[in-house]
Amino acid sequence: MSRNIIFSTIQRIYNILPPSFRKQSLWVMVLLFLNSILELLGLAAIFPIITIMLQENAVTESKYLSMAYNILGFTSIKAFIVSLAVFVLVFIILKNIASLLIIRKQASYTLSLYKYFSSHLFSYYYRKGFLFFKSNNPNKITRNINSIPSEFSNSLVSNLLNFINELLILILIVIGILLYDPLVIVLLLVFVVPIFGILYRSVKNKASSIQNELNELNPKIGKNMFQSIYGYVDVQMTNTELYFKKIHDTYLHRATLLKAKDKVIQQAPTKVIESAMIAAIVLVALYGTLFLENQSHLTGLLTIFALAAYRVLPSVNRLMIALIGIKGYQYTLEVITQINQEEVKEAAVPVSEQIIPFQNEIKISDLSFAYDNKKPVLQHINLSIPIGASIGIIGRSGSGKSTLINILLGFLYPKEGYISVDDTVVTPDNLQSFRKLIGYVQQDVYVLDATIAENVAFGIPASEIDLSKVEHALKSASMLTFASQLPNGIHTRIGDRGSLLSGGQKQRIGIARAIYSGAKILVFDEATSALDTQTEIEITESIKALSEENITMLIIAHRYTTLKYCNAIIELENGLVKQVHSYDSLSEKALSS
Ligand SMILES: Nc1ncnc2c1ncn2[C@@H]1O[C@H](COP(=O)(O)OP(=O)(O)OP(=O)(O)O)[C@@H](O)[C@H]1O
Repeated sequence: MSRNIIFSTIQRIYNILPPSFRKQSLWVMVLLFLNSILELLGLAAIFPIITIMLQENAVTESKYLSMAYNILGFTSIKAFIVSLAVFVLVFIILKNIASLLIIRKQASYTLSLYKYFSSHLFSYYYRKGFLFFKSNNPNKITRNINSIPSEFSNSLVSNLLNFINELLILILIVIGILLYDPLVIVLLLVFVVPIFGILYRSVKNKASSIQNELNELNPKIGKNMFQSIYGYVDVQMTNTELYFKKIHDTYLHRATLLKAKDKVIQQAPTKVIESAMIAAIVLVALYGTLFLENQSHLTGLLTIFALAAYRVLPSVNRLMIALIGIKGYQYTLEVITQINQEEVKEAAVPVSEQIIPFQNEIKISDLSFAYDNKKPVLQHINLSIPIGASIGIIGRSGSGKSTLINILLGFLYPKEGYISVDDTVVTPDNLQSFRKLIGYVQQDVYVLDATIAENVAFGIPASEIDLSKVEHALKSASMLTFASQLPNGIHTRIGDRGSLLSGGQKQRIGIARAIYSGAKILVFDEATSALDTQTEIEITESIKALSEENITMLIIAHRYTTLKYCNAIIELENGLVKQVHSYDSLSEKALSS
């Protein structure tokens, strides 16, 4: 019953472990076993000491103690008892120190497994690409990156180690009892094995279905909370707080029910096995009382049985708990194994250090694209963007503007055609170098909960930020005056998701970020309506300043005025270039239609 799951789990874990961890696992097993032996010895060492202290003639009566007494050359029983007590005390202290060291080794082993897989998954998901992120629940992704590896190492692997360790201990105990009185083992086998089997069969599937459902439920709870917190304003304005709260409560209700069941399943083995042991003692005692004439042997047997049960019970119990854990956390293995297999296929995403020279133009050549539903979104686009030019892109909603930009940024790969910089065609191999040329300012700039300087120098440790470069970037983005007036200047924190900034200010942080990174091409997705007229003028002016700095601009425009300094304006319709306008030939009506 349990054999298959134990062997298959060991096999599957072994397959996904890197070689260094495989070796370590053996060491951890040996240490754990050593620890258990020490624990048993520690327990065993106390009894003779107590016996001797209570009964001095025990030294002379016991074969082993009198042997030790004579070999060690003691002449006084008291001195022998004191020395023995000191010896046991030192042994117990050393055993406990060793035990702590082993616990530390085991913890650092399982935690390093967690670290390894979590870090592995972080890179793996980053490689999954833009469309994957767009279409998958971020809570599930974060759970797969963090909680699954944590549960894998702290619950599955730990339980497996505990299981193997406990099994070895149990075998030792059983051998001990077997040597003492084989009949006790027969009694134990008759009562424990069937109970263990029935119990395991009845809870194993429940345990795993509970854990599987909790694993599905947790990202949903996260998603609903995330949506209602970040959508606070919309939730309030649409009066839908109760709707989100109800979903939250329904999920919580289910999760608490499952967790309560899980607790019962965790505790059930202790209670059932304990009851079985007592039932065994009572049944045998009753049998003796009712049917046997001479009960003295039976009383002795029952005492030993009770003592054996007392030793075996916790061990069997831990074995069962570990087994339930192994079954319950199988899903972590599913996730990690699947990811590991896929990763082998996808591992070869090369990072090129090649620097792409850009002196003449960016060219979009005969570019076509369709999403998975195959409906063409861009068809045979041809465009030349000379260095230093500012090009506007307009078109109705759904005409393909964002898709074109996402291809240009390398988030989507064209089905046909290509993008080139001077004579270099952009491919997945040189994408990293190409991106070094580009700065992207989104409609809703992603702002870190950090200072203005850290936001401008995005992803650079605070101590390594070039502050004069930050100031230059802020100046070019018409943001320096505002920033210098803040209490801590450019070192002022701007709140979670830039809550202390206006929409326009966030966009200018985005522009400054692109300038700081040394971008030669700025792709600017103009905010639709968040900006007031004054801010809009300022942004348009910073766009002008940037084009004067010879920065090539590509602007997805929703407003007429933003296009004022554009050299050409491309109008997209149904994925085709419908027309190329100049600013003067374009009326505000054409843009808004
Ligand atoms: N991930 C996707 N999967 C399938 N179809 C998509 C996906 N993203 C966009 N589309 C479709 O591609 C077409 C072009 O969308 P795109 O976002 O490029 O338009 P847009 O011009 O940027 O629109 P807007 O101005 O509203 O942002 C639309 O028909 C859209 O439904």
